[in-house]
Amino acid sequence: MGDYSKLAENHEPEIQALALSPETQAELNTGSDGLSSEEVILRFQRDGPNLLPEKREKSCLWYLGYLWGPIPLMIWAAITFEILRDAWVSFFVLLILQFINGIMKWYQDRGSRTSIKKLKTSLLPQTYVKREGRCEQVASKDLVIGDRIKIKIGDIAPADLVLCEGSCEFDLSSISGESFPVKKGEGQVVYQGSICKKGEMEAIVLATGIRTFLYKSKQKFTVKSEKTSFEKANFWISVSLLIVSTMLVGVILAVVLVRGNDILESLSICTVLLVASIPIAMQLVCTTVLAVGANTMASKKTIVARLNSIEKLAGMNLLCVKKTGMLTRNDLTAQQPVLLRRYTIEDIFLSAGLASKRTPGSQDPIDKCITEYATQKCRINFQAYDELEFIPFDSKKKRCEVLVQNTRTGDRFKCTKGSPQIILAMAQDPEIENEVTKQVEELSVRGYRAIGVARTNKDGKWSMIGLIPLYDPPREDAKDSIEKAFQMQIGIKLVTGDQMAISKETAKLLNLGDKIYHGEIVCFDTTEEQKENLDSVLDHADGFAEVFPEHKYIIVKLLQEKGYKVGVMGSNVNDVAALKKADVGIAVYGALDAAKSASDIILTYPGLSVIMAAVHEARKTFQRLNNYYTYRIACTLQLLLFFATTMILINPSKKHCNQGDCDKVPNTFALPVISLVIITVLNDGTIISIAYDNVAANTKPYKLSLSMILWNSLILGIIPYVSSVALLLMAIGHMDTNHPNRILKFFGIGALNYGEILTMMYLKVSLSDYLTVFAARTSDWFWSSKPTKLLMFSAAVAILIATLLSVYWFLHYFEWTDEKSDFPSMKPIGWGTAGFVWGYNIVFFIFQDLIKVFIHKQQQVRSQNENYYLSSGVVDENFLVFTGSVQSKNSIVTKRSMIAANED
Ligand SMILES: Nc1ncnc2c1ncn2[C@@H]1O[C@H](COP(=O)(O)OP(=O)(O)OP(=O)(O)O)[C@@H](O)[C@H]1O
Repeated sequence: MGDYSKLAENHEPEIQALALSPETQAELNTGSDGLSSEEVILRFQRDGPNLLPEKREKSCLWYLGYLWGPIPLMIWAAITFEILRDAWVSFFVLLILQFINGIMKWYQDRGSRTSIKKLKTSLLPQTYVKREGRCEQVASKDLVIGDRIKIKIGDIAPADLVLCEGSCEFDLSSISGESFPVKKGEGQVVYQGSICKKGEMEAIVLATGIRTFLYKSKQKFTVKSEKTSFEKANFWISVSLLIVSTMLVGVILAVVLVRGNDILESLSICTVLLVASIPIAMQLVCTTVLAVGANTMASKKTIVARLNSIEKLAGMNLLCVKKTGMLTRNDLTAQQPVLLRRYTIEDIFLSAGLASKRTPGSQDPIDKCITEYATQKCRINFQAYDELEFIPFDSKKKRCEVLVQNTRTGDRFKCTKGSPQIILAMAQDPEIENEVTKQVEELSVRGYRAIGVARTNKDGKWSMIGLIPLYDPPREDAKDSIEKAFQMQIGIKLVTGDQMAISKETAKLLNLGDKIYHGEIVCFDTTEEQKENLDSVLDHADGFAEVFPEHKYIIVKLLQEKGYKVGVMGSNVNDVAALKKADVGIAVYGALDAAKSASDIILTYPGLSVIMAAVHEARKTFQRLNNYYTYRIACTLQLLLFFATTMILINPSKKHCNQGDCDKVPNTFALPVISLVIITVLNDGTIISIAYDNVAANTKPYKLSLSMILWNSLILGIIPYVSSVALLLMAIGHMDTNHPNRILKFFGIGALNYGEILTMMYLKVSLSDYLTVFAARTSDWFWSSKPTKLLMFSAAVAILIATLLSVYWFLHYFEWTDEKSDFPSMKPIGWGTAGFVWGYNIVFFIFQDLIKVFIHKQQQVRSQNENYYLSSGVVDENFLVFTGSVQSKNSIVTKRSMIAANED
């Protein structure tokens, strides 16, 4: 294939510079009908799909990777300690823990990889290709060298291309860094990834997949990669817990060793304690939670371009909505036109039809309804005109234009159709200004948007023919969705390129408010006073109409400066800047590839309800993450604090004992390694099921508060910790049959030997660990939201196994090394004591939930004053007039529309 190093050197992408082999050159000589099916198959078989290869791991090695890393290494260390001290039961359980952990990580990782792959697949672009004379849409990955494709405004070059006849402007910023669009024409090369900013033409595929310049020069598309607050939180939580755990465990180890305990056993228990406390799987669990959320959103017609976009969506508190397709159906019907001077209905539909795309598939809804009306109702024959040059619709000009020649008379003239204020400005005819302005207003009151139509006369001067009213009914879901957005504390501002009058009518109709301003108001910010006014307009406005792409960008920027988290909807190449600038760029249904690639969220269905459903799901996803953080930190806290307190401060040998294994009562209270390992194994299942849990979405935009998470975790962790220490103290006192603990005696618990105390504490710690998940998953009472079956099941399994183990503790039958150990082994406690531990746990669980609800209510009262959507300020009418943003009563023409009208 081509020698790209030459291209990179001289930066002059001429095809000659490629030094193509004669065979490749021959393959590029595709005729006007495109390749034949046989050729396509042959070339595809030879070159493979037009994709950049992905790194593939060997599955066996891949799994082994899960048994490696900081935590697996710690487990391997603990396993080694257990071998050295002949503790074979703990050894086997640790080994099982290692493999279960590995399998779970693999399973989670596979799940999130599959979801990400699915997302990527759903984002694969499509291209119009000509094969055997037929134009068809194919996945860009199926393109082969020599394919004749169509490239138009908003498309991203799907492969390296040689351009055919005509010219287009391309944005090469992702390839060469050039910031201004570059005009390219016949015979020139355009690399994969370049964005077509203007025009439409055919091109031949020059290189695909690994043969493209993009791949060879090892460049990648630039992706927004700033860290989200959750990624930062992940990092800080992990690091903080790591530091706290390591320090506490270090202190514990030192104290235990100073007291003369067995080194290996102490090392082993401290290592396992560290394994249980550090949330190394945090990143993985978060990815799984996000991937599950992304999958659910995809099933609800919203594709998330990057997983971290979910966080942005959950935190969005202001949404700039488009009118067409979001608030209205974009299902247009043309109506009886308004004619100026002596023009006829045929004149207006002939010019409008000529200035429209007429090939089915390439038309937008405006072109479609106008050509249908022209051919079906006015019987216009477009064959009588040759199209010499067509300039497609462009939001910067807000119109399209055509140069045609009458095949019979040879007369040449231009036709244009577009926004009425632009067409009126082009006509430069003061006599019709009042009339057109009045008609546009009247049509909008009746619910019609107007399209202006003009043609050139013999002198080449533009003459406005009239207005075509288009009926675009509001979407059924629009009103409810707006209402829902307000309930979800998301401010809605209409930001539309459409005409002011109809935008106002639509906004009013949908209860969006009637304070709609011209987009150009935002370009006016010189003096402090004017800035203040502008500030007020921004808060107070229900929308902006007649906006041009640059206005969209400035509106987003100014709103962000005021502290809003702004979502912006876009569909075409001119929206790219605003989409990239927004906190959440949303490509609407049918958006062009350029807009999609600049967005965080891609809608695959029209209407506002889709995005509202996506926000709802995004907030649920973040509630899950919040719950996970809270639960995970609470678990670490209760375990660490319990072990630190009991191992450092409690000396059971000082208590009087006359029951059972008194000679073995140690000077340090520590749960055996095996019990800690079992707690950790069983906890894994509960943790993973949080990713799939049922949660209630927040009624407010999500705002990550680490302090709130830590505070909640502290409450949830401290109560089980205190209750565990209290139970331990009661149990140790109960070793003395002469002076048993009064509370335990009251509940009919007989004197306990030390092995039974260990088991009792194992059950206590396990149960409060597993029960805490039910308190952590809601901010209201634990019964206020039903957990998923998966969560119930995993928690039930963990609880049941812990209970059965405690009642029967059959593992001690295998503990043949019991005699060697300094620490006595656990003993079965029977149903009576287990029942008491259960009751004790339930009482404290309810207490834990009560305190949690109380604290949440306090937090709610405090945050009630936080207003996410401000609506204040008074706008000075003089300011509006002064800035030229209030048009004169007699004309819809504004300063910006004059500029657009005179643009080439
Ligand atoms: N194919 C077309 N031919 C002529 N005029 C068009 C065409 N498409 C759109 N327009 C005009 O441009 C205006 C919309 O401009 P633009 O597409 O830039 O706005 P937008 O922000 O995408 O608008 P919306 O909020 O309605 O989606 C329409 O009101 C219409 O007057």
